[in-house]
Amino acid sequence: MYYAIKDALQEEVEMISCDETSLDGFDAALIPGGFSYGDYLRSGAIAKFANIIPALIEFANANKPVLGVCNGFQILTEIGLLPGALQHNKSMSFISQIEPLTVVNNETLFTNLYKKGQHINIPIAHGEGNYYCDDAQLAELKSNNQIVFTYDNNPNGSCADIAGITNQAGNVLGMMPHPERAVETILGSEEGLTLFQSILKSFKGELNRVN
Ligand SMILES: NC(=O)CC[C@H](N)C(=O)O
Repeated sequence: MYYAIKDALQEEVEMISCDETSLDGFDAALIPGGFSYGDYLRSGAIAKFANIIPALIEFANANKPVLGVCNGFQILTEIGLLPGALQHNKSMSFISQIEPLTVVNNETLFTNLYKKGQHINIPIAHGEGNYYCDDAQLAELKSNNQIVFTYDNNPNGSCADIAGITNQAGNVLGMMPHPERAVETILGSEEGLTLFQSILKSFKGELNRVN
């Protein structure tokens, strides 16, 4: 994630520890994938208690952009910034492959440079990527246009083929596929770079509006 922003997007980026307690001075928070606390109990269940979490919730509530990828998405559901939960893949095995996705909603600050309905190839690498929410929640996600990405071939059993959702306000995006691993053709796809460019475009648009 760090190198995707620094080298591919060529923007300023700083890595901060989960032991920090403030996000003051940052314009966006990007929570990367991985295995926080070894995925013990459940992915993200222990990360929920990290020192940085209250600051992250405050940051999101202040309408700042928050992106959670893979384990980042799992943490966002655990801390309640996004609805639903990520269960074990239906196959009960870890899946690592490039997946075709559909951009369902291109009117978010994360996706405004994609076309609606565009098919993009983005890698997945997870054991617990099977998105679940109940029917009432799913109806709410649909009616608020919170479903941003769906899988074309649903590799993990996610309900409604969901690969990524936003919160109601639209400033928090969680997604299991890894856009930061698709920022150069040598990686197999550069279609993830568009997501970071979209955040930048929205951010610069906001600045222009304020000035
Ligand atoms: N790439 C990742 O972030 C792995 C996610 C996660 N901890 C899982 O296997 O489900």
